[in-house]
Amino acid sequence: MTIYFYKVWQPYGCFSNFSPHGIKIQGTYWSTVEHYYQAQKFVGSKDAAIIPLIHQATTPEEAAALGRCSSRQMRADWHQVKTQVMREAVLKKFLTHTEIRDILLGTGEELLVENSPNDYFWGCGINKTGENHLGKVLMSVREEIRKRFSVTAIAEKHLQY
Ligand SMILES: Nc1c(N[C@@H]2O[C@H](COP(=O)(O)O)[C@@H](O)[C@H]2O)[nH]c(=O)[nH]c1=O
Repeated sequence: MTIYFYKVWQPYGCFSNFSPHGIKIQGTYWSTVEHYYQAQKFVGSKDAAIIPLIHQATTPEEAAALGRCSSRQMRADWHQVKTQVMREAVLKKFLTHTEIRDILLGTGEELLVENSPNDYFWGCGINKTGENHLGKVLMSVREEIRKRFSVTAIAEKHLQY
């Protein structure tokens, strides 16, 4: 059964990048994945001064609004790197917060889909034909965490003997 998620207050809301689960990346703490993701759009661009404002935004909605402002110039390579940026942040989120890690692992092999009505890249869009890259990132993170944990469990078992 496909698992759809979108808003934080809906089922599986912890899969949303707007969920209140902070991450620390390269020594900097970000209140949500969305704050981090939006800020990365401007790394090395002439509008990099927006980064601290995104960092300090009081809500992920505010961070997203700042990052989506079309009059600002994003880094030239954004479309090449954005999926990797997102994966790094989402992986960090689920490695940091055990309670939501268990929810992610508990989805087994189900298909995860960001049910965004207007985003055909990260989500599935209103007609469900979108590319669903956030769902794909989450499924890839689920797989990676499972692998990491099984390696740790095997190593711990060996240490017992
Ligand atoms: N969850 C969620 C959204 N979806 C998120 O928006 C981000 C994409 O932003 P951009 O690349 O600027 O279009 C990405 O993190 C995607 O998961 N958007 C919203 O306005 N509200 C929301 O509750």
